[in-house]
Amino acid sequence: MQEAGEFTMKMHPMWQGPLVAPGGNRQSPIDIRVRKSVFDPHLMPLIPEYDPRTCSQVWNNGYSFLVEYNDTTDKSTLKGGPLEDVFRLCQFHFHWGESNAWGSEHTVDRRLFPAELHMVHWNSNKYKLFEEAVMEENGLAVIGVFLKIGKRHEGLQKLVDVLPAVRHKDSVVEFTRFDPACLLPANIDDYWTYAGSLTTPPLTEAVTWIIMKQPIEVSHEQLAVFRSLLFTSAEEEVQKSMVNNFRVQQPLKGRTVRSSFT
Ligand SMILES: COc1cccc(CN2CCc3cc(OS(N)(=O)=O)c(OC)cc3C2)c1
Ligand SMILES: [Zn+2]
Repeated sequence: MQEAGEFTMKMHPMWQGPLVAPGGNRQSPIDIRVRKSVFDPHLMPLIPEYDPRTCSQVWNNGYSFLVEYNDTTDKSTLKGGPLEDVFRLCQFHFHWGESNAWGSEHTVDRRLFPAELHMVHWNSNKYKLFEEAVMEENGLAVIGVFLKIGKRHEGLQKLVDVLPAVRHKDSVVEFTRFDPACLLPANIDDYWTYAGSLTTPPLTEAVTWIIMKQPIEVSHEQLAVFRSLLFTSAEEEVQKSMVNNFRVQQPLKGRTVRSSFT
């Protein structure tokens, strides 16, 4: 397994941007040093409650593919864990590499995974819209789940099957009745949590990160379909494979990573 920093690779321009947002003291992603994380006995179990009927579409936004949820009501929410409010699911997406040796944004004691799932939620107790919450320090909660190569993930296959329909940037396809809970690992009680930021523009320091200790397994073939997507729109002359769509690790700057387990 490669370690972060041991390789160089061509990166999509947007990830060659500011390594640290100007003045950023809580940027993401980070390396999670297990032995430096602090067990917090007050961390509660996470309570994800998702209604598959709020799933609406899959969209290639030129950085990743986003599975979007109707977030006009509290039908699909996350609460508990380190959270004091109710957070509404708005989308999930992934980050991955050109090879199985790297691709995740977070690492665990420098261990890289081939890909990472992010489930993005916003604080609907305090804000009316995602656009508002994305600018506030308690505005967002993102669940991170590491992907490792193994057996085929039957729940993920329904999503993999529609990806060819969103091969190009700005393409959209209707996608309904998908329960994102099927992408969570069996054990969601063991996680790390820390205060961080979005890892793509607007890079705002609005995120309570909740990183699952247990990865999920997907097949090599399923990840290969992720890599068949393109950063570029159908009109562009030069087509660029959508790979290595992850941000480089950011300085911890004295932050504490808490764990829900010993
Ligand atoms: C709906 O209101 C919006 C306001 C600003 C930006 C956006 C779009 N953005 C939201 C945050 C986000 C966050 C993303 O990644 S991440 N790793 O969660 O920071 C992301 O990865 C492809 C895409 C997006 C899409 C929506
Ligand atoms: Zn992400």
